[in-house]
Amino acid sequence: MQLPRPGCYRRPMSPLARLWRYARPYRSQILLGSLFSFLNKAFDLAPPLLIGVAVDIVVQREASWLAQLGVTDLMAQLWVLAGATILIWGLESLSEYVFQLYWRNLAQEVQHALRLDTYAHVQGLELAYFEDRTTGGLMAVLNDDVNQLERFLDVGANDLIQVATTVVIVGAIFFALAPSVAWLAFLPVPVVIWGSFRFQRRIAPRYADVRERVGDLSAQLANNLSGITTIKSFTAETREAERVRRESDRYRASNRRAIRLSAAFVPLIRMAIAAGFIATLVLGGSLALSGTLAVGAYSVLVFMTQRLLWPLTTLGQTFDLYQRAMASSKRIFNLLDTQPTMRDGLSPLPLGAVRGELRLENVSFAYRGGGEVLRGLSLTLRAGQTTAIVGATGAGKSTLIKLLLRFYDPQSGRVTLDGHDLRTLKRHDLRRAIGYVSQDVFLFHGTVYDNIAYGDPDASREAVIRAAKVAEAHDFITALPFGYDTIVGERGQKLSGGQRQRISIARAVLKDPPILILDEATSAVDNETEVAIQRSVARLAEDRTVVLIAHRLSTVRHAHCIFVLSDGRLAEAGTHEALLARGGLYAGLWQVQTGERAETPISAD
Ligand SMILES: Nc1ncnc2c1ncn2[C@@H]1O[C@H](COP(=O)(O)OP(=O)(O)OP(=O)(O)O)[C@@H](O)[C@H]1O
Repeated sequence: MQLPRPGCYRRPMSPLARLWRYARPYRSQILLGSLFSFLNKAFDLAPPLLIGVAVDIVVQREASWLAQLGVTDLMAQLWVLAGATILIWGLESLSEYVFQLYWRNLAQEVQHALRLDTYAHVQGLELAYFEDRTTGGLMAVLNDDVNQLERFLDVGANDLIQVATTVVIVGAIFFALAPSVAWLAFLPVPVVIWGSFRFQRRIAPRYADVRERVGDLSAQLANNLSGITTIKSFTAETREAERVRRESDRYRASNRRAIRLSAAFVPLIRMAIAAGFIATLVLGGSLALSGTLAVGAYSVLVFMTQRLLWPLTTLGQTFDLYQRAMASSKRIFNLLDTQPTMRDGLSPLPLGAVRGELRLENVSFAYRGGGEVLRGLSLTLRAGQTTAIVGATGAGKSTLIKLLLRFYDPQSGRVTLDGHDLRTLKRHDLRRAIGYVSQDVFLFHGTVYDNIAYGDPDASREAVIRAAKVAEAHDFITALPFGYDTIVGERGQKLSGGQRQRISIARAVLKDPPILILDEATSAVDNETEVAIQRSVARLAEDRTVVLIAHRLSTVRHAHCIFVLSDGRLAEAGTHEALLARGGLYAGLWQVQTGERAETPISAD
């Protein structure tokens, strides 16, 4: 369910009001849930009346209330009472089952919609957003906070309806029986409600803090689990366990602060209720002693005071759940309110229309809070040609690629595809036109087949195998225990680095894009495989634009043009032969790599 983004709201809505927007489509379910909550409470309040009828039968016998309704036989009266009891208890159970179904399923619907909306929104945010946050922290919101709503949505509305039903029904019986002292029993009600609101205000920041601490703890855990190999290899288990302990301590302390207040609430409310109960007991008792109030009415009064007031203690628990849920909702809605800083372009670019010429025009770029990484860079990657980008580590090669994919926008200058500024193009169309094999290959948990088919989920099995053959991956895949159906493990950890790289190339090949970008695609393979991949890249390059980044210059020597970056600037450009002839940075690097010189001539500094 896609709701209007908060940018459209005139004034900020409370988290509860925004939550309600998610529940609104289920209005009929809410109405029926409310009806059955009400019925359940009404049936629950019947037993005192049944006891009254039983006493009436035993004491009044043939003159009882049931006898007046026509049931004169005493045993028959008891059987009628038994039947009514079974019916009422049966209906109470049935109504409980039904309201639980309605409320708990509603909770699931709301959570589901919110989870999907939040995920879709987060997924649409730009890369820079994720770099400033931790996966664990985001997981805490997307998973823990969304799930946290369940407890409140499951029981909150039902509790409120049932408390209100109790107050109304018992209050009515109360005023009918002994109007002169009924008001006494109601004395604690305003105190309880006032106390609940005050409690709400004080506990809110404590629960907000608890949720923040959950996020931190979750971030720490996720970080450690994904870095488990490093932890083990540095035998840092004790140190890491200590770090987790520190985060867990903070979480525990934050929870303690919340618990201290939250646990005090019901006992305090109980004292207010006790005051009302004692007032009824003493004042009602003195009225009974003076003969103003009948003894029977007095005992009913005392009994009913309990029935009226105790349910009010659940209000405290409901408010407690409410505050926890609101703390979580705020975090979820904060995430939903995060607006992407990069706007999508409006111009479509049909795949068939892409020629594939990429240009950087006087581009300067710095990451947020960092110095300039690219400085006034201008270069053209011609359509249908293979262009290589080389340079020392940190020179800005991968950054340049990220600008081509529009993961970031340059601070000045522009990047174009076939003459269109990337900022004007629909991002989906731009990225569909580019096959990208990144430096750090990411494979999804699943089979080899699924990972290759990720490039084109509609592809036939033959096409997937063809792509694997082009990427020189077919042979090693068929040698795996289950061939294409072998599970690669999380992030592809059951495969070697070179195998992962070849699968990611196959994935890009299957996508069959007009532009192919390979960022260090042969860095993790042996010489033989490198030659094989070069062969397949040469085959792929026949009818598309290819951009190669490589440290090993033997990989790029056949490129139509090689750009040499140094410290974010274009140092040299030309073919391999031209650059060698020039005797500059590239030639120096080539000499080092071919063993003609000992030290590296390109420096990032
Ligand atoms: N996401 C980021 N946030 C901040 N700084 C970054 C980020 N990514 C890269 N950098 C910095 O930008 C500079 C260029 O990095 P880039 O990855 O483009 O270099 P590279 O030429 O591809 O290096 P390598 O050959 O080692 O892959 C480096 O100084 C790096 O620290």
